[in-house]
Amino acid sequence: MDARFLAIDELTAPPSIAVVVDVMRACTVAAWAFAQGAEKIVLAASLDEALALKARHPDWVALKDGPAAPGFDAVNSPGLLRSTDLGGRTVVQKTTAGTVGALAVKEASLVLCAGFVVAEATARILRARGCDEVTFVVTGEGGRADEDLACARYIAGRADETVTDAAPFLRRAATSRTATELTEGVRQGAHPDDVALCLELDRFPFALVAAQEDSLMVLRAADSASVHPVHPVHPVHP
Ligand SMILES: O=C(O)[C@H](CS(=O)(=O)O)OP(=O)(O)O
Ligand SMILES: [Mg+2]
Repeated sequence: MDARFLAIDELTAPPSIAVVVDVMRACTVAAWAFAQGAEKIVLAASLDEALALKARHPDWVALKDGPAAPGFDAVNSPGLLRSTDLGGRTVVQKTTAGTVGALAVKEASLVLCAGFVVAEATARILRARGCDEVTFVVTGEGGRADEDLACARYIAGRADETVTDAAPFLRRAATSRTATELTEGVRQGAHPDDVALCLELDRFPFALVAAQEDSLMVLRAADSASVHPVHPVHPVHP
């Protein structure tokens, strides 16, 4: 498998197969949203778009990163989201990097969104499809975020079965700048357990597949054997 690791701003033409990696924290949060019962996640291109969608669909759950803000129901923290019942709800998610990365590759034939919590389910889809070329979108810090690079390389290694030991990859993510700043409380809209939750390897058995539905980019939990959206994911009770 030919794996390329690109920053968002290095994307030129739409890749055929894209894995958008945001360990801390958009993809981990998305996985937790499905674990808490969400039906789907609409990826918003801006805070204004998220609020406009919320205005049109008042029962949707508007989620942003950073501090809480008027009009939004949740923040981009797995530690906070894991105690929220999202049964059957639609979430609108807007973050700094992960949602931007997914929207940047919306023309791809397959878009997976990943973190360590869905690493094996993601790799299983790549193996099952026998992908020759996969573009990993390393969303953090202009493509240099250690946690995203480590996770992307780990998933690539699991997809072509050249890697079995996750420890070095998890260690790199655990010592990343993002992990440090989250641990030190530098980042707002966070929970003390966020870093640990982002590093829970294969916490969830499903993958995250994004696809265009009408004019929206929609993320759904997918059975990694079939790449068809599954619903509902049974809520995980912390
Ligand atoms: O919410 C996040 O973890 C980050 C923004 S920051 O690190 O909190 O400043 O956004 P993401 O798009 O999830 O990387
Ligand atoms: Mg991030």
